[in-house]
Amino acid sequence: MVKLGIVVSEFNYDITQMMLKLAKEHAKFLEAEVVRVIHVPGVFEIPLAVKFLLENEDVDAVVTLGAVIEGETDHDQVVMQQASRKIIDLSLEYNKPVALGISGPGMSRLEAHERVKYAKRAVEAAVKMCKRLKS
Ligand SMILES: Nc1c(NC[C@H](O)[C@H](O)[C@H](O)CO)[nH]c(=O)[nH]c1=O
Ligand SMILES: CC(=O)[C@@H](O)COP(=O)(O)O
Repeated sequence: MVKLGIVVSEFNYDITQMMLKLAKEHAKFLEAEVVRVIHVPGVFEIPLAVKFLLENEDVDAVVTLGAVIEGETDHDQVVMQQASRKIIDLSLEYNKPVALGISGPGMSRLEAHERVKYAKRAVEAAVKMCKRLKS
């Protein structure tokens, strides 16, 4: 059974909690086990929590969940680009899948609601990668 860790941003809580619910439901459907969920203040804090989970031998893969919504500046681009790059770096460093379930940047709140399904896609990717890399 694939054992998943989930890191979820609390920023835009109304959206990210729906993402977490969908992620847990899809993990159950795929017969994967969610062994740990870590809540972080925002997407920018996700990489450190991902590293913490990847160091856990009981975690086969990590799913990241969040929504980066545009503001008046390009700050959303900074948050997303830096976090997503470190997520990839950590996956390669620990040789474990880390799936991107973070929507945005450059996104409105309505568009964020329309992309809650990114959570399902991320769980699917994490489980597929675990099975294919093991085989
Ligand atoms: N604007 C969004 C943020 N910003 C907060 C940062 O992620 C971080 O928590 C803060 O800068 C403190 O270090 N986070 C999101 O998850 N989504 C956003 O739209
Ligand atoms: C992406 C964010 O952190 C967002 O809250 C930034 O808003 P702003 O660009 O108006 O400072």
